[in-house]
Amino acid sequence: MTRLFNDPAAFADEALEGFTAAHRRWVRPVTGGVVRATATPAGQVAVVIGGGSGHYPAFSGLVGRGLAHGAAVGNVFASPSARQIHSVATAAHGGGGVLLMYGNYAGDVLHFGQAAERLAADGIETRAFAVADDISSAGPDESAKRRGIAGDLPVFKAAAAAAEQGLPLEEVLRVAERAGARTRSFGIAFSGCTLPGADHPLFTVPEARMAVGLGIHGEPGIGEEALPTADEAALLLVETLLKELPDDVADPAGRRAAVILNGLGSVKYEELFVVYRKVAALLGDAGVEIVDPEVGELVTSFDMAGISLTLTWLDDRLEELWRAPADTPAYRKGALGDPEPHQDRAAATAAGQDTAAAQDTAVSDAAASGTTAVPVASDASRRAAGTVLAALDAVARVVDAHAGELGRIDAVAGDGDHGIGMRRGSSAAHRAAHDAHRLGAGAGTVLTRAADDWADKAGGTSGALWGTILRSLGTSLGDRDAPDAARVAEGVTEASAAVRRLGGAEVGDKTMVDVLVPFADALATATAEGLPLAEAWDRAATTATAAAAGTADLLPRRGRARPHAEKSLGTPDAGAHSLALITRAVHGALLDHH
Ligand SMILES: Nc1ncnc2c1ncn2[C@@H]1O[C@H](COP(=O)(O)OP(=O)(O)O)[C@@H](O)[C@H]1O
Ligand SMILES: O=C(COP(=O)(O)O)[C@@H](O)CO
Repeated sequence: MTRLFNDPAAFADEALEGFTAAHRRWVRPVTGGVVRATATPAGQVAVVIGGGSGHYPAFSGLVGRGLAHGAAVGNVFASPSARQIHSVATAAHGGGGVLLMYGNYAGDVLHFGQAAERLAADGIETRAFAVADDISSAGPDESAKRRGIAGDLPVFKAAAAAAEQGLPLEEVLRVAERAGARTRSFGIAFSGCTLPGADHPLFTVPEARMAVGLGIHGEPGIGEEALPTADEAALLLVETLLKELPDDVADPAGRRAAVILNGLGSVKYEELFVVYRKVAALLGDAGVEIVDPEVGELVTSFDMAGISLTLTWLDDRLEELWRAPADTPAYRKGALGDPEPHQDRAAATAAGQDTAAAQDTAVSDAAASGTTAVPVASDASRRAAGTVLAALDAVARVVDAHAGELGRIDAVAGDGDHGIGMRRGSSAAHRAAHDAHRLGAGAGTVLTRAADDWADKAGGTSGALWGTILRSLGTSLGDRDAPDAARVAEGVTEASAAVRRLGGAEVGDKTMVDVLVPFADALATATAEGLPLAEAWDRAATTATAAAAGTADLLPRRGRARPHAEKSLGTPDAGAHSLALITRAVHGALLDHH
């Protein structure tokens, strides 16, 4: 149970505020997250990590010398937005390029990917690497689909230590790849976490049972077994990982490994030590030499009761990097020597960065308060912008009314945050649209401003996808002509194509694409028949509602729900359902505006 919070929607921001207040020796706040209190040494690759809140010390607690140069901090269980990541990476950049590192989750992959493109467009050489260590989330033949759990730490650390040694970006990336390929994790859970403001956990495990194969977002396990003793738990974790050796480790005997026994949030350190005692013995029996083990909370999931074991199979180079010193709020090791090797330059750069951060904040504040000038628009487009605003108001209202239901659907096989994310995104989009409309924006600009704020404030998979939908529509409608029904249908078709390009999902994968594609097709057909927009939209919204219901019969092939495919049978996809609700609500707004 998360007991101490104010407004649940402000939890992640308030936690970050307190964290930075408590750790000024290591970090300073910038828009979107934190960077080291000391400047990145000139020419050094900046390792910028990030992910959702609720996993402390991942990710902000791992910022400091010897580890990350910055962390982008998203909302509870939602990836940070591309704008946040871009801002943190810009502040952390020391002239040597940026390596973005994160867990392999759909939302993170989308937002970090977009941030990488924006950084590259700014002339900052950028690479991205997703950690995928959780062997329970996909089989060895699909290892690229695995999600990142406590293996984040050794992989981040290897890359960051290589950066600290002054290696160039491509080589730091290669180190990350090698550490990633040699890191495996597996976990068990006894109860799910309860998000701030929620009154029940994301999943429960029956008394005297345990879930096998945990996730760090309250995803239920992939199997269930009788509650083990500590020694039996250790045996299960060790045996499972020893069956999953990397390709170039034929036999564990004589090998050296970094070992992490991670607590997910509410398992006592003493319990962890009891388990670790047996883990160490079993690895010893198998001939594995343990190097600098860590026993404690390194990647958590609020108050989840669970543990995971991570092994990184070391070679000489990886061992040197694993043993290298680090000094961060939550992870310290060895001695770093002179704490401020570039004190004067660092101070000057930090001051410059503070100014940049202040300007950055001012720009986003200006955008947020609606004072940024809008491009010139025709009268017809400005009138259409009124309809767009009414539609976005209807979207925010319907999402707000159904947020609880969307969260419950998402919790069946996902992380339960779909309602929260959609609410944050749609309300921010409506505010941005309102401000742009007040300044006389055309329909296209109202939509693109709404798109940016949806993606920025929601983060997560749906934030990136809804940002893309609104941006595509905005680009299609533009600020010049009055958008007729055919133009709107074209915009929706373009949005559907853009979502498939970005997320890679196709019809049948059990995602919002299962609704977006038939909706776009039905709208195109109805407008081609000459129906006016509201009537055409009505027909397409009916198609969308049926398509969303139909996703209940599908097995997920993408995203968070995929490892829990069977559990999700009989429940529609959360993103498909929210899209159908939205299309119906927009129809109401179209009717009112005609
Ligand atoms: N690759 C993808 N392409 C299109 N839609 C996707 C994809 N992956 C997930 N989704 C949609 O996103 C929804 C989840 O959104 P959200 O709650 O933001 O996810 P998360 O918490 O996993 O980031 C899913 O229900 C699904 O409809
Ligand atoms: O908390 C996380 C959420 O990922 P999404 O895909 O946005 O749900 C993740 O950032 C942890 O690494």
